Amino acid sequence: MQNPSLIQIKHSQNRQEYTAQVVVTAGQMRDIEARIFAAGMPVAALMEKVAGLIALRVQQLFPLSNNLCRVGILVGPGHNGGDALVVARELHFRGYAVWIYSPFSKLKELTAQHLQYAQSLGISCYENIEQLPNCDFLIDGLFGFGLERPLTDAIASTINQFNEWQQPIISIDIPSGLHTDTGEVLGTAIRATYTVCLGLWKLGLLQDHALEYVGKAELIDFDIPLADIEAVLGNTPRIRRITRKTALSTLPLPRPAVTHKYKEGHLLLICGSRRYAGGAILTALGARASGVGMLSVAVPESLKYLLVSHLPEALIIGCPETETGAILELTLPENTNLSAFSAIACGPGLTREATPIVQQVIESDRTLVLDADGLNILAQLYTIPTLQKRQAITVLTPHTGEFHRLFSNVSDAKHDRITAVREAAAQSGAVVLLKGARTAIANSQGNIWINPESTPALARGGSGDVLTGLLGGLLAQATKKQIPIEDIVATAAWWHSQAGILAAQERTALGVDAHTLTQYLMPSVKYEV
Ligand SMILES: NC(=O)C1=CN([C@@H]2O[C@H](COP(=O)(O)OP(=O)(O)OC[C@H]3O[C@@H](n4cnc5c(N)ncnc54)[C@H](OP(=O)(O)O)[C@@H]3O)[C@@H](O)[C@H]2O)[C@@H](O)CC1
Ligand SMILES: Nc1ncnc2c1ncn2[C@@H]1O[C@H](COP(=O)(O)OP(=O)(O)O)[C@@H](O)[C@H]1O
Ligand SMILES: [K+]
Repeated sequence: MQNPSLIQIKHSQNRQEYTAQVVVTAGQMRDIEARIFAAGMPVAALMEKVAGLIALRVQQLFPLSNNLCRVGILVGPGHNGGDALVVARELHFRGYAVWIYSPFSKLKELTAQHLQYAQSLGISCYENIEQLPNCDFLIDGLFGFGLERPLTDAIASTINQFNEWQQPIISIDIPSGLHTDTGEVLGTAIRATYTVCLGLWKLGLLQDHALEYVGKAELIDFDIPLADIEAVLGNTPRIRRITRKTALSTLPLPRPAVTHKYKEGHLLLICGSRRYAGGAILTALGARASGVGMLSVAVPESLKYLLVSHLPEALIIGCPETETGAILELTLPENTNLSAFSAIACGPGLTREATPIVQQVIESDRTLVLDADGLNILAQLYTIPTLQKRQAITVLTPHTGEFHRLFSNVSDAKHDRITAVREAAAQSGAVVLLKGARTAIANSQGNIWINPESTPALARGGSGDVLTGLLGGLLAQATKKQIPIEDIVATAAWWHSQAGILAAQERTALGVDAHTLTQYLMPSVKYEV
């Protein structure tokens, strides 16, 4: 029989991994919460449990022993405010000097009770921000996932004042003022130093425009029964965060002992022009780091020896070129057609002169990654009708500008990137990777991965080319495996970011040029697998 404690450990590890992946909207969280309450959990007991965990975490982040003992607690009218009041009470009993700022006259019943009890303990409570003394840090319990209307008037200007103060702020669940799903600022919002997200990750915390408000985000698990999560989200949640574990699980490792280079994937890259020679090198170096068995790179003839000098192991195909140095015609080695490759990645540095080449690869029956000029040309050819003719898998990797050119009729990605990428994938049938600080990937069935960790060090010319090569190489190695394509795309996005993070740690955010990035791809996973 298995040792019960081992089963427990396994269970808790699985739970941790599961909750690290799941992402919910406010509506889903409300439905999950309703099931817990309907099953008999008293609302007050859940608040007590959750806020107790928040109070413990606050004590770790701001220990009394560091003389960080003066805390201001910002209390809103709903249960986010109730959580904050329980934290206030706990910190008061632990020896912190606590001041409550509670500007609302109408509070939910449970919140009002906690306020009354806190006052009965002698904790000072103020309605005006000016009365609040200078604190070491603040806890923001103004609004959580119940906020739907924009903040205006007095509360909006108070939040602006808090933001001007220098104290660190811990936001409970979500920085007050952010929309729980879109991450948009509803009037104004708290700029948090830390956000302690409760129970399950809220979608808004993973939207690009929320990042400057969220600070360092972490999840506080309060034992929501998995059955309740699954009842609301289904067996496989539609929106998930990429984790180290999910990413590493799709890597083509271990490599079988008996294999040969063509069994480990043959990627064809089509990239570069006389004007953009570097893009071809970076794409190929990204592909090299994927471990792909064979790498062929089609470039204009005049770039051939430049590529050979950087990638002696690759087969460089020099193609006839236009007067301005773009690929004129794809000349594959004798007896080879596009179907000979496991996958094709096309676009970086091509220029728009290469339209016939892009048309040719779209017509092929191979898994195809389109990036950069490959995407601009696709947009000119009309994205949806052109892709509808494809039988094979297509992966598009636009940044926001390319995305708008490709999908001018879908929702605005600036407003809600997740909805936009989901619509784009549904309309086009492609797997779409929308680049950004929090890159999002969708397939046509509405499954979404979000890359939750990255670095602005990657906001630099050429880093997208590296991703294209890496992704192409991983796809080429996965053709015979039963891994969903979007999972491999997610792995590429995660790996690319992890390399950026490692490089930035060692070299600062200024030291991560795209060539350096390619050299950090291997070290960023080598101790993991
Ligand atoms: N789910 C869980 O499992 C758990 C949830 N928990 C906690 O509950 C939180 C959700 O609580 P919640 O539903 O009470 O909503 P919350 O975010 O506090 O605010 C809504 C209040 O704001 C008001 N209001 C709205 N807009 C406004 C405006 N512009 N200006 C002024 N007022 C405005 C609105 O008033 P009304 O719309 O009625 O006028 C309402 O009173 C959640 O984030 C977490 O912290 C934990 O305790 C336990 C586990
Ligand atoms: N602020 C940021 N934080 C994290 N990653 C970023 C940020 N800005 C850009 N990136 C990443 O850098 C890459 C840039 O790609 P792209 O815009 O195509 O650049 P290029 O065409 O110059 O190669 C993408 O993978 C994107 O997700
Ligand atoms: K909050």
